[in-house]
Amino acid sequence: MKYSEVRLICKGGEAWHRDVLMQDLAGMGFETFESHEDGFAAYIASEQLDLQGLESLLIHQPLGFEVTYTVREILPQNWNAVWESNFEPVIVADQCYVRATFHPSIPTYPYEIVIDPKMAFGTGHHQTTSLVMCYMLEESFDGKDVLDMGCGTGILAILAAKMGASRVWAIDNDPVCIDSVVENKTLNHTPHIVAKCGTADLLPSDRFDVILANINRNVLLDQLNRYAQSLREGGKLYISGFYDGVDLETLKAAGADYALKYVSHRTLGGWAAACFRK
Ligand SMILES: C[S@@+](CC[C@H](N)C(=O)[O-])C[C@H]1O[C@@H](n2cnc3c(N)ncnc32)[C@H](O)[C@@H]1O
Repeated sequence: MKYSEVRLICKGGEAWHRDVLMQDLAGMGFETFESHEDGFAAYIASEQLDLQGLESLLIHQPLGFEVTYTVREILPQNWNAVWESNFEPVIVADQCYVRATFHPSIPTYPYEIVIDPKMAFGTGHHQTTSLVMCYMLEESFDGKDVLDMGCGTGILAILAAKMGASRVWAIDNDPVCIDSVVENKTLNHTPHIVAKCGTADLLPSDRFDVILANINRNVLLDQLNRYAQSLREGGKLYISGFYDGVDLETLKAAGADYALKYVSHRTLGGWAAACFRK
């Protein structure tokens, strides 16, 4: 999948003006943001980029807050080069060590995950991945049926499998991610992960004990009812990929519409993850 980078230069305004703008951009499908001194960069799948919508959003910024932007398409191979030169191992909650194939193993951590992300998302570096992993590390997965929706590299599915889940499905609508999961499940000796390319339409009629979905606010809002149908009574749903504040409140309200009881949330760097129980 091709991605576009929109580089926004912000002049004037308060810090929270940028936060609100990021939230609005997330609502338009932007998935990742990178802060810079003079503004920020926002990343979106090129096919979702709506330049007219972006123009109209930027024109309607508060008085005194000026935003200009440039757009460039990121060539898929650049992700690889950037990752290979920058990827440092990550330790999540002092329990899970995530490394690349070229890093040495550290067997003292209870869980070690080896990731070769290629062009897929999910190295443990992003706040949303790490928030869900922190939740998972407090959960028992022994013998459970688990779904990882929007699996990217499969990092969450692999952690569930390593923590004892007996049936693990990993679904992503990007075929590049599915190739990555297939490679990563071999690297991690978790062959029972079933990787499927598609959306919530692929969900089977039998249900899961735990559903993990780190995607984005709009997709989550769209798919929450499908997750509710696919969860067993008492099962847990962990979601992330959205912001603390309005996004979280919107998702809590939407969950209640489908009998998903809000349990808790946690935040990191403005991002949020939430847990619901059916
Ligand atoms: C933020 S990444 C999360 C990757 C990984 N699960 C993690 O936690 O790091 C979101 C993933 O969801 C996938 N995705 C986006 N929309 C989707 C949809 N409608 N159905 C399934 N997957 C989707 C994207 O391709 C991307 O790989």
